[in-house]
Amino acid sequence: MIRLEEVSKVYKTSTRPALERVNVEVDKGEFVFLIGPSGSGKSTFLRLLLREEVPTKGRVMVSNFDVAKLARRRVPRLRQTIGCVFQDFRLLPSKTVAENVAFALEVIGKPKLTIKKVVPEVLELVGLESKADRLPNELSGGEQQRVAIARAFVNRPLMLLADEPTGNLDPDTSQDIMLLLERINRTGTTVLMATHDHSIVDSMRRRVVELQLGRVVRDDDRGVYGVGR
Ligand SMILES: Nc1ncnc2c1ncn2[C@@H]1O[C@H](COP(=O)(O)OP(=O)(O)OP(=O)(O)O)[C@@H](O)[C@H]1O
Repeated sequence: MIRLEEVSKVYKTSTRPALERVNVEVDKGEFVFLIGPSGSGKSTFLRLLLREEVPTKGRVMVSNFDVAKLARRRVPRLRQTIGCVFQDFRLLPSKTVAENVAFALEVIGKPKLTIKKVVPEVLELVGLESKADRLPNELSGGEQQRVAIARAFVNRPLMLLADEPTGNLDPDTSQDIMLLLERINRTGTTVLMATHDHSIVDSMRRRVVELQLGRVVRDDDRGVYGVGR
């Protein structure tokens, strides 16, 4: 599903590599935490999968795409297989909950009838069917993140990338969001989540890939945030 082979990334304006000789393989249906201190390369890792950056060396494979070699016109096809969720939700403020989710399908040209059918289904999945007509600023942070997850998932992507999705949420709301991500994972969707949240990583006991200064320093099957805790 995801394979990084000897991947290094050096940004033009930077002296040290953001990623250095990274080898990671993630199978279909896995749930993986990507952890490490600020600046260790987590976001760079995710950006390489989306072809927002290309590696300086090495190869990035996402499903059957050799990401760095992909022709520019095929990049949208790659991105349609990947749903993204961010710390700051990134909803469109003037669109309702349902319109935010529908928009993700409109931009890829899905028929109106399909959109009408699947938007309520995915809003039900995230528990927001009663708030379909609200605007984002009428929702709590946790609800806004649910909308963002619904939007990321509505096209049934092969994988979900989440960059600090609980970073702006309190612990209880964060747990709810994790339950939702687990539910999405159980549908067969691969989930890769970058996080600093110790308690979430420790409570879930999923695979943990740890980066430090751009290198993979740990890859545990059922890991915790800190080693030996
Ligand atoms: N566009 C860029 N240009 C130059 N250097 C960059 C760029 N993006 C990231 N870097 C550098 O690459 C390194 C890794 O950054 P990255 O954002 O991937 O880390 P991170 O682990 O996601 O950090 P955080 O947890 O703070 O988001 C850092 O040294 C950062 O300064």
